[in-house]
Amino acid sequence: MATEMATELKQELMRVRREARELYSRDQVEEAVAKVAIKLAEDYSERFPVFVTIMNGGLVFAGQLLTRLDIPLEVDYLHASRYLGETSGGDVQWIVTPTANLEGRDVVILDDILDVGSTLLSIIEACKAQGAASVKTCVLVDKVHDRKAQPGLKADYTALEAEDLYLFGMGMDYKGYWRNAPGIFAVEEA
Ligand SMILES: O=P(O)(O)OC[C@H]1O[C@H](OP(=O)(O)OP(=O)(O)O)[C@H](O)[C@@H]1O
Ligand SMILES: Nc1nc2[nH]cnc2c(=O)[nH]1
Repeated sequence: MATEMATELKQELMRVRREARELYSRDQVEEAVAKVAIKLAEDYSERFPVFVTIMNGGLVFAGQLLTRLDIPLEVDYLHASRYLGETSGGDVQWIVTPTANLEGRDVVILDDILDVGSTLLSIIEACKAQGAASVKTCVLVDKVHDRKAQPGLKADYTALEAEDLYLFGMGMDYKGYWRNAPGIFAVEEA
């Protein structure tokens, strides 16, 4: 039974990748990330910020963005998830908290996607509770729809916008896979 399910998942994963619609190529993503990096470098050049990446999704974005920022900054991460490998979300679960002391720090949160926004709101609140001097958010992609956790919710820095479809690639997963896909892809419904 277990083998049968694994085969089904393998087939699904291959089908999803094959049928997916590419919204942004890797080159287009890199170009957009470079633009955000210019703004961040201007805003944080003399603030010695700490950039906190939300794992797992923020990993690829952070890797692309951070080396474009030639300013003195610290890097940290936290692991929070509310989708846990599923394609619809629940409550935000904290798995790993940041190790840096955020008190008095200028914090920039990096994540792959702002969808409903519950994840970012919960993390902003936690960083403020730790005494951060400022907390700003930076996302690779903002999904455009009217189901935001707060009306008009936006990240402070957004590289790209996407339509209201389930996305994967550039750090975003499909059932735990395809974070490595080279671009931003939308799942086509079977
Ligand atoms: O705006 P929201 O609706 O809250 O969704 C956005 C969050 O969902 C994804 O994380 P997920 O919980 O899937 O964990 P992951 O980072 O391990 O993929 C993504 O990385 C964001 O953190
Ligand atoms: N991979 C992925 N994670 C998400 N978390 C919230 N929305 C999405 C999405 O469209 N794709």
